[in-house]
Amino acid sequence: MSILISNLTKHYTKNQAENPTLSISNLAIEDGDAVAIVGKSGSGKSTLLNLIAGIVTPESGQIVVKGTDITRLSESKRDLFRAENIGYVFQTFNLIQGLSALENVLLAMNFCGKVKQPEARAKILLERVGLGEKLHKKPSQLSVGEQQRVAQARAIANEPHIILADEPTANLDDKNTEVVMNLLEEFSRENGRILILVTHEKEVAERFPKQLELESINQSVGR
Ligand SMILES: Nc1ncnc2c1ncn2[C@@H]1O[C@H](COP(=O)(O)OP(=O)(O)OP(=O)(O)O)[C@@H](O)[C@H]1O
Repeated sequence: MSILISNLTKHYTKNQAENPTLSISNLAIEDGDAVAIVGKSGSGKSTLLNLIAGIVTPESGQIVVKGTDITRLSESKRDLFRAENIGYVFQTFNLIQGLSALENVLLAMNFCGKVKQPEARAKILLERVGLGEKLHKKPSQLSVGEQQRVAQARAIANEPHIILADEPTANLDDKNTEVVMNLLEEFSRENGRILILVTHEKEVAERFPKQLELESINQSVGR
C-alpha cells in the first residue's frame, strides 16, 4: 500500500478546529492505482493533494507515503522527499517567471539529481507535449495552455512514483487534453506508479478506473 491516510484533520484557522476543511479517517491508495478525485468547488480536493505532497501539514493524523510518515518529516526533508517521489501539476502551474520552459523543467530535475542527462530528457518531454519550438520561451510568452503543458512535463521529469495533478486539463482544448492525458496515463502505467488527478471534467474523470467523490471520504460536517 503506497499511500495510507489515517485519522487526518486539516483546518486552516484556529476557529475551524471544530469543523475542519478535511477530516478523513481512512484512505488507502495502492501502487498502480489511477484515481480521479471529483467534488464540489471548495470541498478540499487541492488541500488533499497538498497534504499528500507534504506542502501543507495536517493538525492530526498520519500520511504514510511509501512507508514514510511525511507528517513527521522536517520541512526540508519533506521538500526532498517530494522532489524524489512526487510529481505535482499545480492548478496555477507555479512556473518560475524568469526562467524559460526548458529551465523550469531542468530546475526541478537539478534539485534532486535523480535523472542522468537531464537536458536531453527535459527536451524530449517538452517536445512530447508539443513545445519543441518553444523551449526557450518564458511563461509570460506562452499561452495558458502552453504553460500548463510545461508544468506537465516538469511533473514527470524526475520519474516520480506518484503523480498528483490538479485540474491539469482545465485550460486545454480537446486535442491538447488528449496529448496531456495520454502522456499522464502512459507514464503512470509503468512500474506500479500512482496517479491522482483532480478534475471537474466528466469526460476526464470517466477515463479513470476509480473515481473518488471527496465528500464521500471527508467526514467534516457543515463546511
Ligand atoms: N491557504 C488557505 N488558507 C485558508 N483557507 C484555505 C486555504 N487553502 C484552502 N482554503 C479553504 O479550504 C477549502 C478547500 O479548498 P480547496 O482549494 O482544497 O478546495 P477544492 O475542492 O480544491 O476547490 P476548487 O475545486 O474550487 O479548486 C476552501 O474553503 C478554501 O477556501
